[in-house]
Amino acid sequence: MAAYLSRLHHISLHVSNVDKAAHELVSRFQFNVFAARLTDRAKQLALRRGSAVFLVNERPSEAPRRLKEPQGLSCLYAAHAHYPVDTVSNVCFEVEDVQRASAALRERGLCEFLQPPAEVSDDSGRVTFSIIRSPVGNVCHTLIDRSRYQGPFLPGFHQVRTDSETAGRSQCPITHFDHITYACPRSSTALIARWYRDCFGFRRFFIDRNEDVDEGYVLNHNGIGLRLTAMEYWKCSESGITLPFKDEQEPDCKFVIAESLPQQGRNQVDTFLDQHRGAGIQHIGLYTEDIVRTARTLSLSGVQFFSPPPAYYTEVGKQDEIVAAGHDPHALSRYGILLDTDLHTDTDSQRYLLQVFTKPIFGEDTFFLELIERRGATGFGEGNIRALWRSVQAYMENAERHETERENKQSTPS
Ligand SMILES: O=C(O)C(=O)Cc1ccc(O)cc1
Ligand SMILES: [Fe+2]
Repeated sequence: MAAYLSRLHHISLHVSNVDKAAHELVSRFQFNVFAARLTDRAKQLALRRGSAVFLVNERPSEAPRRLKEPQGLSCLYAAHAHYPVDTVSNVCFEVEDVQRASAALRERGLCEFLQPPAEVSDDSGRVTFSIIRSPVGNVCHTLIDRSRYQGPFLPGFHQVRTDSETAGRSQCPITHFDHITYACPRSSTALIARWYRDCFGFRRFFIDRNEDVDEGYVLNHNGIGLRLTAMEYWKCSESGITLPFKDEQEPDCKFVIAESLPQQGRNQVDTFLDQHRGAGIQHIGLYTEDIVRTARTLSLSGVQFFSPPPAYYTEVGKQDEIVAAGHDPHALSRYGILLDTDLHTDTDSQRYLLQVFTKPIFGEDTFFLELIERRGATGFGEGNIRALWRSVQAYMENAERHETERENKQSTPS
């Protein structure tokens, strides 16, 4: 490993309209704007819910005219990226020493730097940061050391006072980013997993106990063609001590690489790659302490969720499983929430996982969010992956059918 990551700091969105994207996150997803940076050339808003922080950046509608413009100045902490569609393209990590981490990455020739280590300061202190490109499409990583900074977010940003950070917490108990899922081209998983291992010491997280080390978790029948490979990073300090996971410590965020397999026809990963014009962040799992309540609150605010086929809730055994987990099948079916039970043979205890996907957030069928509540289960349940996949697939196929019909109508002379 070349660089030690202390924690995930924030995730950056690059969008054509910051106000629209921020409004969506505030009015629908109950995030609070807490810091802003508005200049002639940049518009950046930081939003928070629990420890989940999004930085929304206005992307330039065309490539910057002055090619020699210093990187990171117009769009601080996020490379001034010109990208054709709205996208989530930077996962920022805190490190203890940016110079040392960057030098180690550079020395090993592991990555391209979009921004070499730089320092930014204001009245509340200073930070150092650098930006590197990942092997996943347009995804970059900002490495930042904010240990000498006391302000609310980062230098250059002013605080925005909202009602209260805790307002609405009981109705929407989202606490942190649970996982980030990448949509990647075929046969790219091994290279990506190796890069994260060599750069940051990410370790493999096995989704299934029978999962093959090289193959990953493969679903390749009944219309599902998906290869999933999950990774997690270990909280390390530069002294080399790996901190064991403790309750009071923030849980870390897993990374999932999703690759489509050709045998089952076109699918949602292919759709993402087409509409996003390349690999990237397909979805982010937001952890909630109460998924039913959160889904109800978000739904009342206008968030739309994917639902599995209605038969899901009446399948033999599913109702009993839901009731045994202490949930009401009607409440789950109302918002399309899925439940997976994992019987733990060692302890004979049952562990649950509840998940639901939102519909795409931007104009294209690309990025979406997920709500996830874990009751003891730490992975991704097979039953849920299948049902989530199907719930998205039905929607995508419908959208593509409408698009073809529209095109056919337009090309048919009347
Ligand atoms: O189960 C999850 O939350 C995943 O993240 C797995 C997954 C990845 C990609 C898909 O298109 C559907 C499901
Ligand atoms: Fe997910």
